[in-house]
Amino acid sequence: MVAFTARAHTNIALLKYWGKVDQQLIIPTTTSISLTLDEFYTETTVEFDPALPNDQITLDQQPLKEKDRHKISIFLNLIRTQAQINTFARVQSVNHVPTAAGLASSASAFAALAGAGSAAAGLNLSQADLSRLARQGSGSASRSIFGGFVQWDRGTDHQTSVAHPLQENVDWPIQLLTVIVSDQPKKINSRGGMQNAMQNSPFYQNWVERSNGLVKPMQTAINQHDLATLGTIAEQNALEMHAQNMVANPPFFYLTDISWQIINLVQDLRQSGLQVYATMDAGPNVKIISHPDDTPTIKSALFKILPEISIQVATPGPGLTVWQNGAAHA
Ligand SMILES: Nc1ncnc2c1ncn2[C@@H]1O[C@H](COP(=O)(O)OP(=O)(O)OP(=O)(O)O)[C@@H](O)[C@H]1O
Ligand SMILES: C[C@@](O)(CCOP(=O)(O)OP(=O)(O)O)CC(=O)O
Repeated sequence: MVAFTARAHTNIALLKYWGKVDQQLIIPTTTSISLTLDEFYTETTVEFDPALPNDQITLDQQPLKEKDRHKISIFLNLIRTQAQINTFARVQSVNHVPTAAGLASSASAFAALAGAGSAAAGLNLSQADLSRLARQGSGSASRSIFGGFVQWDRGTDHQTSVAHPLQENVDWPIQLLTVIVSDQPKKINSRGGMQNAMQNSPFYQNWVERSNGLVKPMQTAINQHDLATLGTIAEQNALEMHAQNMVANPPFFYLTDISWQIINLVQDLRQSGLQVYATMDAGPNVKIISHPDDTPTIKSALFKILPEISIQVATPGPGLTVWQNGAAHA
C-alpha cells in the first residue's frame, strides 16, 4: 500500500487539560485552549504492508520501547477498524522536539500519526474527525490538528469532544520563549499525573469549575489581541494546575528550583513594566508568553541569573499537513 507522511506541530495550552472523565475515549474534565507552535514538530511516515508480521515502529531511527509500541499499535487498531483492514504498519517517526519532557511531544506525535495513518489506510477524514482520532492517542493531540489558537471542547462523548480553531492565522505579535530547564523524560507522565491530581487533590472540583470559567475571558483576550489579559489568565491557570499536584496526597512536583527562579524572574520583569507571563506543563520547562520586541531584554535577564540555560523562541505555527511519499510537499 502507499506510504503517507504527516507533519504536526506541538501546541502549548494556555488553558490546561488536566484530568479525564473517560480514560478510554479521553474525554477531559475541562475545555482547553492552546497555541500551536512553529518551531517544534513531529514528522511521521506510515505504510501498511501485508508482508509485516507485526507493527514496526521507530522513533528517531530507534525501535520504540515495548510499552510505547503497544500504545501506538492500539492507536493503529482504531484506524484499522475504521478502514476495515487488518494489515500491520511500518511507522517511522522523527521528533523535532525533546520527547516526553513536558514540551508536548505526545501532542505532535499522535496528531502526525492520525494524519499519516488514516491517509495510508485509505481514509479521507475531515479535520474534525482527525481531531477526534488524535484525541484517542493523547488528549492534547486533538488540538495539534489545527494551527494558531485552538479550543478543544471537553464535550460529553466521542462526537462532541473535539477541537476547532479559534484563530488559525495569528497576525499579531505573540511568542513563547521556551526555557529548557531539562530535556530529559520526566518521572511522572502527564497521564499518570493528571489521574493522580484528579483522585487525590481536595480542590480538584474547584480547578474544573475555575478553569471552565476562564474559557470565555480567554476567547475574548485572543479576539482582542490582548496579550496582557491572555498572559494573566494563562499564568493563573498553569499555577492552579500545578497547585493541584502540590496538594495531592501524596504530593508531586514537576517544577524544580530552576523553574521557580524563572517564574520569579518573569514576575520581576512584569513589575518593571514588561508584558511577560509564564506557563508550565507536566515538566520543569517554563514557557514565557511575551511580545517579540522584548526577546533581547528577557533573554539577557535570564542569562544573568542562569548563564547555562537554553532558550528557544517559538511563534504561532500551522496545522497538520499530510502528503503522499514521492509527491511534492506543499
Ligand atoms: N513521535 C512519536 N511517536 C510515537 N510516540 C511518541 C512520539 N513522541 C512521543 N511519543 C510518546 O509520547 C510519550 C510522551 O508523552 P507525555 O504526554 O508523557 O509527555 P510529553 O511529550 O512531554 O507531552 P506532554 O507535554 O503532552 O505531557 C513518549 O513516552 C512516547 O511514548
Ligand atoms: C499539562 C498538559 O500538557 C497535559 C497534556 O496531557 P496529554 O495530552 O499528554 O495527556 P494524555 O491525554 O493522557 O496523553 C496540558 C495540556 O496540554 O492541555
